[in-house]
Amino acid sequence: MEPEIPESGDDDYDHDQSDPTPPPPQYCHTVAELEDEVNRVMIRNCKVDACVDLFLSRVWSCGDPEDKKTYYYANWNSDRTLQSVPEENLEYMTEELQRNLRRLVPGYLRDQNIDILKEEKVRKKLKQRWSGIAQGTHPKDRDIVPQSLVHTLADKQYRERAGPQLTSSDARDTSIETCRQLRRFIEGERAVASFACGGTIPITINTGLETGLKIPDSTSSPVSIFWRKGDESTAHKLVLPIDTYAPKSSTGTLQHLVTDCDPASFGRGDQDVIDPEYRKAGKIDANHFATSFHPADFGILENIGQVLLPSISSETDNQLQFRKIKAELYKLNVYSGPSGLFRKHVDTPRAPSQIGSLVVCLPSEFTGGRLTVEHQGQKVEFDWGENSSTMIQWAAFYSDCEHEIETITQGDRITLTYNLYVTEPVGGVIPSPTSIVDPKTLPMYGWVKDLLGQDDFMKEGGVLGIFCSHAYAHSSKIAEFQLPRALKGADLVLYAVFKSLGIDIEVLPVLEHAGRYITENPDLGLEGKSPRRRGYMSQYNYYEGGPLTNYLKKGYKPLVPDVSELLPSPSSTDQYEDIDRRWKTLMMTRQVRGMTETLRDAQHRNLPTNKDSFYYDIGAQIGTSRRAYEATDYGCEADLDDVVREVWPAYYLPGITWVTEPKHEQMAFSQIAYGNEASIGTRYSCAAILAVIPPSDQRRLSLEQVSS
Ligand SMILES: O=C(O)CCC(=O)C(=O)O
Ligand SMILES: [Fe+2]
Repeated sequence: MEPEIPESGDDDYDHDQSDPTPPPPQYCHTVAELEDEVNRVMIRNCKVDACVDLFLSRVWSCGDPEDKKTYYYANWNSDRTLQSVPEENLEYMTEELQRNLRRLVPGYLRDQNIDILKEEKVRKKLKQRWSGIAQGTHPKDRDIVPQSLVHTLADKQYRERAGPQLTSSDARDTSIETCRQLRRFIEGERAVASFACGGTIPITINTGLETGLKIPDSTSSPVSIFWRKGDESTAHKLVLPIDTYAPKSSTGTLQHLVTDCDPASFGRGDQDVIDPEYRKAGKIDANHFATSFHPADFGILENIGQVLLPSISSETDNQLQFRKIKAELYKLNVYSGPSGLFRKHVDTPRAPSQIGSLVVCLPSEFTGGRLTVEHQGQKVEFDWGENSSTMIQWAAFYSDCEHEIETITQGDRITLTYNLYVTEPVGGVIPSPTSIVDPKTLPMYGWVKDLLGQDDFMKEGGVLGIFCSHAYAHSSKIAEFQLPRALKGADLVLYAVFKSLGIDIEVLPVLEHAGRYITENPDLGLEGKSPRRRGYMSQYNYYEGGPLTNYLKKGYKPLVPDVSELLPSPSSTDQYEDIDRRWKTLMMTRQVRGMTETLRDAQHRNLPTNKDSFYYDIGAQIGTSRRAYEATDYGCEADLDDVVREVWPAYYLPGITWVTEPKHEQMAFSQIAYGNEASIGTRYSCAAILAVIPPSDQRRLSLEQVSS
């Protein structure tokens, strides 16, 4: 028999030592087994804890209010603490506990007839869970995190833990592409999210006395126009909308205005030309007319400023407070049926500080005449025909947007056009973001609506996380009031659009941990870290030899994972009573220490791992409210991680789909420690917009309601 000759491939391997791939180590368990075991233990523990928590919350509510204030009461002592519960209540509560445990964790209790409160493992649990219950009764502040957000993420995580991931890679690719596009809209050079906006102001006929005080208002009285033709010395007056009983407001007066107009020209090259094929309209120049309408009366200019200004200038300019938009009346135009129109064009800027145009359509009946505005492939339409006789309707857009007016088929479309400039700051009030601007007029509206209508986008529901693009005082005393009112640019647009589509949305602070806010995501190009601290932070703090490695490498059982739980205690017993929600929430907000690191380590050693394991997501710490910065000396020598629970109540929330990078961090809190060496440690936070996307079948219903 001939000796075997190694094949050339083996030969090559011997010589090529440049990238040696060591064989994976032989462990007692596979990584998949580790994940399964951790999931099994977590599910079981959380179910037990949810049952015990409900029992304890009932014990707490039976307690004497005076006792509860004392330190000793916060320390569990089975005999003493349970004495405060009336006997018949205790009997009912114990039965309930037993019933819940038997239902959720079959096999946990041994015998039917045993007094479960005497069982050692139950006693241990009661003691362990008591301090959390006692803490929850003095919550630091209002919890504004929508429960829908917590539930959506908890359900999502449960699905991922309970079964292998069902998401096909196709579905994942489309959602990555969607998130990339969303990121481009928000962060693109001159954000596509905010190139145009618009709104409506209904006309009310005031019969009572006018007050002198004009605060930004959302309705208008009829609008007067005064004009003169050529050198005439007297002015004519028209009141809109038409009311046939009022002489200044008749069809005849309207016709007079139309015939007094000159043909409107437009810029072609450096010439002003009149070409009815391209623009068929009448005009009156600003020095020949006056009107009772002024956009400043309605807060329109502030709103335009909030949407359009932020993305046209640098962040430093954006931090200038009270920067304002000034509107200069430019023309009155009339486009009349059956053939008035203005084809696609870009307006000629009148000064370097001009940033855009405002068109105000006065109440006068017409059909057709839709205005479309385009910018980087995105299109917004303003179709004013339908409400033309009862409303003032307006649109504002950047100077460099292409726009056109389709043919007016009937009636007269009478508009005032204004040039918009940025001016020096003077100060003023900021109306709330969605009161004047109509979200339907925002460029993102159609895109987001289509997205929510797609079945394969977040099919089972999820949460979109978008760090705010602009800086706000989110950790100051005014934060609670200021946000979302003071949102600007893309932030305002996203907030307004999602909200108007019936989506639960909130602006909340996200806490960093060693400079990291969220898991990095190379697919989206997200680093997830603070720009301030890039470079000197380590991602790994994993203890070789912990319960996870001992299970994986040495096969030690039972596996008792080391967990930390970041979940503010419920403010009412109801939330404890919904046990099935409660245990899933407990599970989500519990972090298994060292799990991410163990998986990364295994991956590094070429052991087979599930690349999509949700354990790679390090989650985010979301504050329960927008609270002011505070320095504390809680616990004197306490570690920063340990004081979070006390000074900065938060949720640990994995599974959020983050779309943008953390920005504009501010100090969240500081802990002054007086040890041998006095020190001060500070944790930072960034503001983020969190949108709860319901599962696609539920979305369809709410979208239908919005459209009708
Ligand atoms: O009336 C409009 O909707 C737009 C008018 C316009 O584009 C212009 O005057 O340049
Ligand atoms: Fe124009």
